[in-house]
Amino acid sequence: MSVAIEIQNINKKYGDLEALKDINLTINRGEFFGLLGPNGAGKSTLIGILGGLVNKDFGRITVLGKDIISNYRETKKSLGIVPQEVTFDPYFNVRETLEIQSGYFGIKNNDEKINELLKALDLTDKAEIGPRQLSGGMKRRLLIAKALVHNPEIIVLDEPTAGVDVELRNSLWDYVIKLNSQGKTIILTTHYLEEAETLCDRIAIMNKGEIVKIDTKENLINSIDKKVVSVKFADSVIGLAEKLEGTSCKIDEEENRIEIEASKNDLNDLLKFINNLDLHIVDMNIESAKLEDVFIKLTNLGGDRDE
Ligand SMILES: Nc1ncnc2c1ncn2[C@@H]1O[C@H](COP(=O)(O)OP(=O)(O)OP(=O)(O)O)[C@@H](O)[C@H]1O
Repeated sequence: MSVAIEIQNINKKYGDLEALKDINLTINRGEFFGLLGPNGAGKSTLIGILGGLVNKDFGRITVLGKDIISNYRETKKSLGIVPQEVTFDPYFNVRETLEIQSGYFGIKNNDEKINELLKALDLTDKAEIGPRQLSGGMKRRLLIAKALVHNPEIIVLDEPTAGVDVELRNSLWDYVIKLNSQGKTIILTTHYLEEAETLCDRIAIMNKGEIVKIDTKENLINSIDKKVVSVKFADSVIGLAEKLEGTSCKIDEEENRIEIEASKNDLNDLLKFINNLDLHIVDMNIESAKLEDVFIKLTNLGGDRDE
């Protein structure tokens, strides 16, 4: 598999604050890669360095084998970065904004791509209006279209769905999945962990300027030894609290439901125990760990780095 982005020993300080501490990361071509971390972890700083908007203190990044500093123009063409902050020139309408952006990359007559993007991002009927008249979610979608007009190989999405409603979020993901299936490399940062869990193949979790873990989504989730067994009974669960003492258990006396957290090895004993309660079971569900559990464990529940 060939390499899309190689990040080597990247360091960045803001005054005394070490925003990035020796970041090393390889992202392969065609991957759907998640870059996750709590607020202030350093994700946007890293993306800013990749896009040439933030100066690194030390280290090297290559895009498709080319150094981003010495081959600035070429590597810029391979990257489509959707930034977190929304800014537009208010004098140009949606279509003009995309035409001008195409022009920056020397692309004339880009109507086909622009129309495809407008359609995919549900902006076709907004093509002739100015950015000021767009809602927050529409502006964000325009920002995505703007990053993609030059048909880049590598697409970096920094919190693309913040403020975008559920329906459009889904259509946006359908489009990004399609691009990925066409071979485009996708790098995604998001605070919606379920999105990352659904979409990403491999994930790096950052915290306080460091990458604390990189692995496949499956390995990350399997690293957490947790099962949550929830059982609904026909009979009353009042009085069960005593029997369940010592377990990590929630009891809902109104719904006659219990929820017990257990490790994988204890599952067998737990199910026998539930059976021995001699209550009539109506429904049962066993859930595995989620990406959110991994995230919480590795980032100590996240939070701001300002301590
Ligand atoms: N221009 C700047 N000047 C000073 N400090 C900065 C600057 N930009 C970022 N920082 C600090 O660097 C750290 C990393 O910020 P960054 O925006 O990269 O985090 P992030 O992981 O993208 O966070 P979020 O999820 O909130 O977007 C934070 O502590 C932030 O306050």
